Amino acid sequence: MAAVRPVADRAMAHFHALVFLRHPELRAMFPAAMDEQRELLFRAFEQCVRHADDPAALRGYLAPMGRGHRRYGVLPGHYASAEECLVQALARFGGAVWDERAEAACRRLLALASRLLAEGLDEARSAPAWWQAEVVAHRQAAEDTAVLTLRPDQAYPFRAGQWAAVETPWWPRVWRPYSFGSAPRPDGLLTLHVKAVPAGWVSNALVHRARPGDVLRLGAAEGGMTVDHTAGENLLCLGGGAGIGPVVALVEEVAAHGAAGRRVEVFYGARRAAGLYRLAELRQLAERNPWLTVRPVLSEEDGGSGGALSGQLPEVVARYAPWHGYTACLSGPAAMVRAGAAALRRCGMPAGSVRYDQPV
Ligand SMILES: NC(=O)C1=CN([C@@H]2O[C@H](COP(=O)(O)OP(=O)(O)OC[C@H]3O[C@@H](n4cnc5c(N)ncnc54)[C@H](O)[C@@H]3O)[C@@H](O)[C@H]2O)C=CC1
Repeated sequence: MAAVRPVADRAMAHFHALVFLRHPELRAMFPAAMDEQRELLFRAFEQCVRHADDPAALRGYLAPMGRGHRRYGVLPGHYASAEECLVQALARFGGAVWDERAEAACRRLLALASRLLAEGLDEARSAPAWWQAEVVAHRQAAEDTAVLTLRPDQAYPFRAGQWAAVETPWWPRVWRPYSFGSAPRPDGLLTLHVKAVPAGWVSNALVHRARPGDVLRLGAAEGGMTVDHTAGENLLCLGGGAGIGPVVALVEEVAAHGAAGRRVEVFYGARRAAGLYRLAELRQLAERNPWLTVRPVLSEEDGGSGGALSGQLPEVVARYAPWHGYTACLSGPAAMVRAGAAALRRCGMPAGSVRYDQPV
């Protein structure tokens, strides 16, 4: 891997060139701009190498990826074609370390990876490859943040805390993950809370361009940050910025299902007070549900009269430790989730009690 890393972009470009030369029909599955695809592919290959001796971890990584390939129209046979092209691209850019042994090990790993991807693809066979979802409402909720209400064209199964890949009509075949901002509703409508990130094609289109009547595509719901209603464990939720969406969804689901003696503690972080745009909603939920406590946390502004705590979300949550008997759900910027998970581990929380999804 170390030999290829410095030339990874060229190696992956060579791989795509080989695939499209031999199978021109596959080009239509990919977006116009391929730079991100090259990075994603190499990162996936690195993960496979890292887990080469751990088939369970490899499966845990590749099966969801295979399920996700369904929305691109991938067929099981495509993996074998890709395998051969990847070996050839690595051989060309592997330098002096590429020899017969390296090639044999690489072929073994890729054959296993193909099998696990194909298993994931097969698991998703009975679900639609994607859903069409019409935007029925679009509202500006905070600076650069919009709430989109969507009506899927057929029943869309999901749980609070999950997310889905979304494609807009303006950027074909560019899919981005968004968490659902509410628990499943009786009317079947879905809500996404989207923050436009700098240079984010899809997020900017969803916030600034989408209007009622536009039709998006949704992949199947994914992610394991869901409530286990049979376990009755207490929940500690950390929601940072736009990451508060799945936390509100989880609270709504507990309220609808019944708390059954569990406590739910929400720490809602934003840089400034104006960013806490779902605080009123959460406080109303807390007024109606005595098992829920909501604590706003500001990192770049004094909490002052609004009653917010000051500091970075992870360090504030650590101040309230111990968290014995709690399962933590973390959602927000990747750096916050990483720091939050590390802080909770330092507080003595077992790794298995700390849940988060950082969709790739
Ligand atoms: N399931 C998930 O994990 C979801 C993640 N997101 C992600 O959440 C992010 C939200 O972005 P913004 O609203 O702009 O958030 P932001 O950058 O304004 O930060 C929100 C909160 O996270 C804290 N934070 C940021 N960086 C931190 C760090 N390095 N260490 C500790 N705390 C940190 C901030 O202090 C603030 O409290 C997006 O990147 C989005 O992709 C959004 C929805 C769901």
